[in-house]
Amino acid sequence: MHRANLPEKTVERTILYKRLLLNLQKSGQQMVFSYQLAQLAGNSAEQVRRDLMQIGFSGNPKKGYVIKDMLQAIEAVLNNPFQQPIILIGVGNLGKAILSYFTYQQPHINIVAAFDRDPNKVDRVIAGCRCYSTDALEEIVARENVRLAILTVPASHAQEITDRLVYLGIKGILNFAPVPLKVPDTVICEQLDIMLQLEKLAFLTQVK
Ligand SMILES: NC(=O)c1ccc[n+]([C@@H]2O[C@H](COP(=O)([O-])OP(=O)(O)OC[C@H]3O[C@@H](n4cnc5c(N)ncnc54)[C@H](O)[C@@H]3O)[C@@H](O)[C@H]2O)c1
Repeated sequence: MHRANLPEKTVERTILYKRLLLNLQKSGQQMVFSYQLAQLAGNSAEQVRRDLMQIGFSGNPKKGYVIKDMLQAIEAVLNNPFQQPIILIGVGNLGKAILSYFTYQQPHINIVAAFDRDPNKVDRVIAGCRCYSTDALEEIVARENVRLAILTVPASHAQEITDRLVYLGIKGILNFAPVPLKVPDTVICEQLDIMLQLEKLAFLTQVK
């Protein structure tokens, strides 16, 4: 199957398989059975085999799969975020925490620039990343060929910044602002909301 046609859930599970396989590899394991990977991923062996088929990986399910080969097949399909230049807009409490995490814990993630409109933050290195004025968005997005952005501005500014990002050719936005964003079909927006998840958990555990 062409990678553009992979269902979103398959992509999510494949990313999880990759993380699990890297852990197994680190612990010295070289082969894995679909049922083992399924146990770790919390799904079924049939699901694992179906996903592997969808990404075009065929091994021998009876003898087990060679982890190195499976990782190679997965990496050929996934678009590795480690090699992509990413920008972050809104260097407040959350923005700084995210920058610190990536700079110090995940240095292979390439956040090339941060942006803020506060003159006290502009032209400074914050949590290991240079912060620019939002006036420089156009220039830096074009220069670094940026396609991914993390949005940590207040909800009231999120759509206005998103419209600019879309206009500049950004293709994926990870939105932390608690507001649904309108983007064209050519752009993918993922929303992360701790409050929403907490409220959901509170409800679900109440009725358990
Ligand atoms: N998704 C989550 O789970 C989660 C958790 C915490 C906060 N949030 C959200 O993340 C966002 C940031 O929260 P925070 O606590 O860091 O806020 P904050 O006020 O500390 O930081 C916001 C930053 O954005 C900057 N900013 C404002 N308008 C801007 C614009 N037009 N262009 C560029 N920069 C601009 C401000 O100068 C400030 O530095 C808010 O929308 C908040 O609701 C989400």
